[in-house]
Amino acid sequence: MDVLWMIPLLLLMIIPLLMCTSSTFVFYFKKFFYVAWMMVLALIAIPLCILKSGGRDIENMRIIRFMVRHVKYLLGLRFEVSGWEHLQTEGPYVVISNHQSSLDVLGLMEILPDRCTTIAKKELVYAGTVGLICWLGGIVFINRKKTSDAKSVMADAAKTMLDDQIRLWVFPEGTRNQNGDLLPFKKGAFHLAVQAQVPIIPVVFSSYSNFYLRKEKQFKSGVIRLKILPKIETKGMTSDDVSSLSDKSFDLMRAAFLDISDSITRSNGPVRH
Ligand SMILES: CCCCCCCCCCCCCCCCC(=O)SCCNC(=O)CCNC(=O)[C@H](O)C(C)(C)COP(=O)(O)OP(=O)(O)OC[C@H]1O[C@@H](n2cnc3c(N)ncnc32)[C@H](O)[C@@H]1OP(=O)(O)O
Ligand SMILES: CCCCCCCC/C=C\CCCCCCCC(=O)OC[C@@H](O)COP(=O)(O)O
Repeated sequence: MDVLWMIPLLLLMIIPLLMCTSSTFVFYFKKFFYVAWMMVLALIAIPLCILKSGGRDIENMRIIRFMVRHVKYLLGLRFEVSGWEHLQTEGPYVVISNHQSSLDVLGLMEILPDRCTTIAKKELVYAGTVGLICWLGGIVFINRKKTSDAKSVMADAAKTMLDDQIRLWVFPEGTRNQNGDLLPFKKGAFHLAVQAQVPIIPVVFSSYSNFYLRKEKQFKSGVIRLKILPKIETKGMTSDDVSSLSDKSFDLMRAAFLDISDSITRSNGPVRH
């Protein structure tokens, strides 16, 4: 019995010691903590969402947003948001942003407009309590391996956006990417906006490479710049305009990404690769 009491005490002493001495330990500890804590938060949020809305409902995103807001402090991250005024747009729209890591959820929750949910890969629904909370928050799940299925889900989503006055957040790169640049955009987000005839609001997250380096196993404290760009109208556009709309959005976002990432790198010293 005495020995069992010692275990938490020992952990309480060893963890801070390792946190001070090993950056690799900090990396794994923060990653584990992030996933575990999100799982716990989701577990708490599930009954709250069910009590409030009775099931799957976009209004649950308010509860989820509120519950995730503090997580940045626990990981030593800070957000600097610019362009708030561009989100002051009435009615439905499509938000598009670059996608570096599951940490993007923190930035998303930092600026998530009301009545806005996201499009995500269907595998996420199996992620335990996080999967269930995503479902309760009205997240639209797509099968990336079956383009025809994904297209029809997104066509339904375009209709729902207008019927229910909702906004959708899409990651047009289609996967996570931390190569220091943007991946070429997939077309789904742009078809969605054109089909619904709603504006696109591009959002850019600065590079995480000044605090989060997967290969080097570093996860330091850091600043993430979030830049909300002016909306791009799609009224009157048809599917013929999708490629040029995608190219235009890509060029604008890439320029903003390099600009805000570069200014962070300059103020924090060079990026280590
Ligand atoms: C309280 C605690 C809480 C704790 C946790 C809280 C979590 C809270 C929630 C936060 C959730 C965050 C979730 C993040 C998850 C992010 C992801 O999962 S990213 C991955 C999934 N998302 C995407 O993939 C979206 C982007 N992808 C696309 O848009 C793709 O286009 C596609 C629809 C999947 C199709 O893929 P693919 O075939 O590879 O792509 P294309 O080359 O673009 O298209 C081929 C072809 O088809 C045409 N086309 C595409 N879409 C459409 C369409 N909707 N309608 C008509 N035609 C379409 C396209 O134009 C191409 O044809 P072309 O002739 O070559 O032009
Ligand atoms: C019992 C199952 C256990 C599963 C554990 C995983 C659960 C993750 C839990 C907490 C993390 C909180 C944030 C969750 C939302 C982030 C989702 C995300 O970023 O998905 C990746 C996807 O965009 C692209 O994936 P790919 O790189 O293309 O593939």
